[in-house]
Amino acid sequence: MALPEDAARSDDVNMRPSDSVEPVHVEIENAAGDASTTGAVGEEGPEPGTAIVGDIQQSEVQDTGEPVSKLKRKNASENELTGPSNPLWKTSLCSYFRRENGNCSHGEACRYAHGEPELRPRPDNSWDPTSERAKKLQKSETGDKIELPVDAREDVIPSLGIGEESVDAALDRCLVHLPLKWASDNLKNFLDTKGILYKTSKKKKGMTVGFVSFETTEHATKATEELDGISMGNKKIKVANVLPRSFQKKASSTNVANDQVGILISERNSSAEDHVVDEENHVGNESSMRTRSAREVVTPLADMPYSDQLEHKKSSLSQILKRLTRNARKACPDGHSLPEWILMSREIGGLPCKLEGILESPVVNGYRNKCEFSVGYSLHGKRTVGFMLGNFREGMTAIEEPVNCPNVSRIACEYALIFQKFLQSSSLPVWNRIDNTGFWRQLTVREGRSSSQSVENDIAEVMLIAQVCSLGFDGQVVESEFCEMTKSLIQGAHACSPPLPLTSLIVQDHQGISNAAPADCPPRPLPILNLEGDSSSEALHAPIAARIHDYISNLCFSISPTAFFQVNTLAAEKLYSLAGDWADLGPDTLLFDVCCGTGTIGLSLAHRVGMIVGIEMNESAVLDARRNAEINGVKNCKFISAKAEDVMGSLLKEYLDMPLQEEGTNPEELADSVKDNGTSKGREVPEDEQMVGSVENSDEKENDLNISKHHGRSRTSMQQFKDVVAIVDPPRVGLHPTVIKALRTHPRLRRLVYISCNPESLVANAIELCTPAPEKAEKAEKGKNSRGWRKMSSAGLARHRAKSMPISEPFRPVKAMAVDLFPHTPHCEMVMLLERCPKRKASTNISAAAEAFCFFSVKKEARPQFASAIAHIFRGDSADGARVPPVGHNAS
Ligand SMILES: C[S@@+](CC[C@H](N)C(=O)[O-])C[C@H]1O[C@@H](n2cnc3c(N)ncnc32)[C@H](O)[C@@H]1O
Repeated sequence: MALPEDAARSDDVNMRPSDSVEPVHVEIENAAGDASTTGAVGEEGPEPGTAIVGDIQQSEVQDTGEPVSKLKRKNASENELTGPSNPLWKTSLCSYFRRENGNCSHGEACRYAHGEPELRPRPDNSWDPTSERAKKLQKSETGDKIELPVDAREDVIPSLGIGEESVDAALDRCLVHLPLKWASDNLKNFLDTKGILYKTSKKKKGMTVGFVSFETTEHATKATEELDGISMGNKKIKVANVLPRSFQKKASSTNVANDQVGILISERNSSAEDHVVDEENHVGNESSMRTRSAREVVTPLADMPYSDQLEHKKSSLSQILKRLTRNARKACPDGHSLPEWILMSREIGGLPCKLEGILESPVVNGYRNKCEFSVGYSLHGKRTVGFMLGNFREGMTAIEEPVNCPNVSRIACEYALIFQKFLQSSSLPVWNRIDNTGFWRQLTVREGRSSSQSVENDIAEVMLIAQVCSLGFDGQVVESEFCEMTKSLIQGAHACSPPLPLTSLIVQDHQGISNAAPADCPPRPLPILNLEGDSSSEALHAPIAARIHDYISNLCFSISPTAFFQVNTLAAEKLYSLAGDWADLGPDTLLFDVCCGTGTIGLSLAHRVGMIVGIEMNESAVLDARRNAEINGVKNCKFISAKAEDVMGSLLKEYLDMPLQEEGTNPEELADSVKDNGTSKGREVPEDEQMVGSVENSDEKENDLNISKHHGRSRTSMQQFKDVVAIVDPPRVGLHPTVIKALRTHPRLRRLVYISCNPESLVANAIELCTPAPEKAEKAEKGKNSRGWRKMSSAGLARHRAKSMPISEPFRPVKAMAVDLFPHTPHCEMVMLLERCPKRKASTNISAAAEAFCFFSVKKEARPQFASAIAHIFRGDSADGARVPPVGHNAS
């Protein structure tokens, strides 16, 4: 779920409804971690953080070294200061109040709720997980009934016969607790081996629910008896009835289209009595499982004042950052003294470094320059373009229009509505996420500004990307639909006041099942009519360059359809400038821009460094980066098209380990001399792809070229690159372990600026970068316990990996700062400066010397222990981490 890059990508957003990272309530019942775990909510998805609640609380004590009671008092009084304006005010239950039978010394000033009645919902509309409300909600979510998406109707429709008079939900069953990895075939095989007589069966990978329909009630009843309670792994299969929802019943009786049907699943058996109960529960259940609006799902903080949103994010981030300290402390090898930054963390509340604050977004509303809208059905069965209302894995695929989402721009909103209107009359079906069938999948709206001086709503270019799946559809019908779509979009854009720009229209034929099309899924530009709305074929003109343009730090960036570009351009400018300042650049700096996208960071800092080496795996983004260098006259750069994990080590070696060059050697030649593993994968840019977009004649462009002329700096020699810095800006999952290892173990890389859209992965990567290496690296155990690893938190995995880090100086976190690129959502960018700890360098040398000494004088088995002991004596600390006077010290 991408990232915040994709925070307005409805599928992603909806895959993570609990995305909001709640601050950990620092109430600790006991050190064993069986506390009232109020508020420790991490991120779902690749790095679940929820599982380590107890761990968090336990470590909290270790981090600060303060007694729990003192810690609680301190935090409570901090909270008191903020009072009811604190967005988290009374959103967690007070464990003092609960445990001491209503006695909490903070009285009404306590930031925590004294009992359920006082409890407020959290900013993301969730409740304190220990509260009765949350438990009830959870029960209703996993309990009696599960509301299924409108799209799921297509799974059961063949059996329900909806649209005809023959709706008979009694002939349908849903099976719960099936293995996630099962597809329909596995379910069919299973039913066959059990000798079940059925009509149809459906199961989608990734869901635990499957559907079966039967010819007769006897078959259905018999199957229920046979299957209900069968063990499946450590769970038992439950067989549930499928009940029509109230509006569905109406739909079936009036013989309306299939589109207008949703279903409810009850885990009860279908006696007449139960049906009555189900109907009652249905009402209660629907109200307790209130469907969230698109605004609540996509922009859960929208109803909070912006200043409170910033406070909320800052406090969430500081809680996540503390995990770095805790985990690095845990991962610190036995007998190794704790690094200074961990010892110092006590003075800053357990943070690994100072969190310097949060920079606000210059634009708070309608800031997104890219929105990805899902196509599907609304709760009322209407074809809709917008955002999904819930979690696909929980079965929610209903879509709502984006009209109330404040992060979406006016233009994007208008286009979603225009496209929706077109779809309502299209003869081709919309995409069904349950069985992965249909034609229309998604609409992406990308916007470009006309100059660096443009204000946020001064949009000059709009690129529309309609994602479809043409598999199994007649080519002629498809082409004629594209033609109709083009006309509708152009006429719709023209009818708006003021008319909307439309500079490129693209279709992307994505036949895979994942939401995100692979980067190489070919975009096909369609001819565009002129905006006068003339739909005659003469008015069609050839597709213009399928790209948009935007400006960062006075540089023009040309962006191809699938290339990443930060969605909030003005805030991104702040982010890059902060990263550049912290990187402490100079003419002697060689800057590695890792995961460089279209070259934004490197190119905007090029005038401050000797040379830039950018690494990026999306080939069209690399082509963009090279083109952008050309447009802006930046010469001191090289962009490598490859996965960073494939080339980072060799690039560092080739740039930094090569013998110093003669003064006056051209860095570009040096760059060319680097055997670019990437170029074997990447390719040179063909002439036609190098064509610069329509900015050629603009005055701003002229200015930009003048401004950037000095980027073609005089040539410096490799010898001058005394300073080597990396700025990494990876996707949500963070850096690949191989990249971390390469950066960590290259001694000439002294400074690293980590930009992250996911603080969880930043913390995980920083654990590996900053934890002292063991005297002897453990060998990674391949394959062993891989099941256990899958369940590990990202921080746990990072601790594990840190054990096999070769001896190398660790980095130390120096400072961190958040930059809010995503107002109204829980997401935020974070910048952290990491530097080598000079002391550790000496210490590593001592360790190496001690090892060498032992090699000659001590038996093999005893060497590690001896080496460690000797190193400790020389370093002036004891094996248990306490400082001891160094050998030769006067006091000794
Ligand atoms: C968060 S974006 C940052 C892009 C760029 N720094 C910017 O700000 O515009 C992450 C980029 O990393 C790229 N990427 C993802 N995995 C990668 C990998 N393994 N190696 C190199 N680049 C990768 C993506 O294609 C994307 O362009």
